[in-house]
This record gives sequence, C-alpha cells and structure tokens, in this order.
Amino acid sequence: MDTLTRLEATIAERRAASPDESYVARLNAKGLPKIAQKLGEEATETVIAALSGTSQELAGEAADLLFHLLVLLDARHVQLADVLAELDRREGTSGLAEKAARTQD
Ligand SMILES: N=c1c2ncn([C@@H]3O[C@H](COP(=O)(O)OP(=O)(O)OP(=O)(O)O)[C@@H](O)[C@H]3O)c2ncn1[C@@H]1O[C@H](COP(=O)(O)O)[C@@H](O)[C@H]1O
Repeated sequence: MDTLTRLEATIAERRAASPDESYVARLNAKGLPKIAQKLGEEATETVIAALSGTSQELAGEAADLLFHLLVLLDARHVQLADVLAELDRREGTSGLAEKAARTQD
C-alpha cells in the first residue's frame, strides 16, 4: 500500500477518535468550513515556501497540504481512488485540450 493510501486509512480511523488525542478528530469536530480553511492556509504556506523557502521547507509545506487535502476528502466521503482515477483518465491527454473541454461546459 502506498503512503497516501495508508494515510487515507489512518485519517478515516482517527476521525472517530477523541479530539483530545487526535488532530484529525479535533479538526473534524470543528466542521467542514474549518477543514477547508485549513487547507487554504496550507496552500498559501506552500506557495510562500515555493517562492522564498528552501527545498526542505517546500517539501514540509507540501506534506501539510497533502495531509489536509486528504482530511477534506475524507470529511466529504470522497475516496483518494476516485481522485487518482480522474488523474488516470486525464493521463495522455493534453492539459490544454482538457482546459478547452472545460471552457465549453
Ligand atoms: N500527517 C499528519 C500531519 N501533518 C500535519 N499535521 C498537523 O497539522 C497541523 C498543522 O497545523 P499548523 O502548521 O498550521 O500549526 P498549528 O498551530 O498546529 O495549527 P492549528 O490547527 O492550531 O491552527 C499540526 O498540528 C500538525 O501536527 C498532521 N497531523 C497528523 N498527521 C498524520 O495523521 C495521523 C493521525 O494523527 P492524529 O489524528 O493526531 O492521531 C498521524 O499519525 C500522522 O500520520
């Protein structure tokens, strides 16, 4: 099992833990808007690290970002497999073609 899939399972398990013992449970107890806000903050911190941080700092912020994305997906009951399937579907097609198809929608 890969790292993200293992982490997805851990997050699903920890959601029901005590908020006193689990960061995942504490975040879930605060509700979806807080989880979404946290993801936004981590995205901003990743951007800042990309523009002015070291490679190590960027890797750390990217890890925080991926972790909080998984917490958000879990809270909305969206499976990582569904996200990966969407990326698989796009594989081999031009990103520009994908962009054009979306503009037509
Ligand atoms: N990968 C992570 C992980 N990455 C980041 N974080 C937490 O995410 C938070 C990031 O918040 P910030 O950097 O903004 O700092 P903060 O001051 O704590 O932020 P606030 O939430 O207080 O606003 C920190 O508290 C980190 O500890 C994580 N917490 C948990 N995990 C994984 O989730 C598992 C379950 O964790 P628990 O739910 O705590 O058992 C762990 O075993 C890990 O594998």
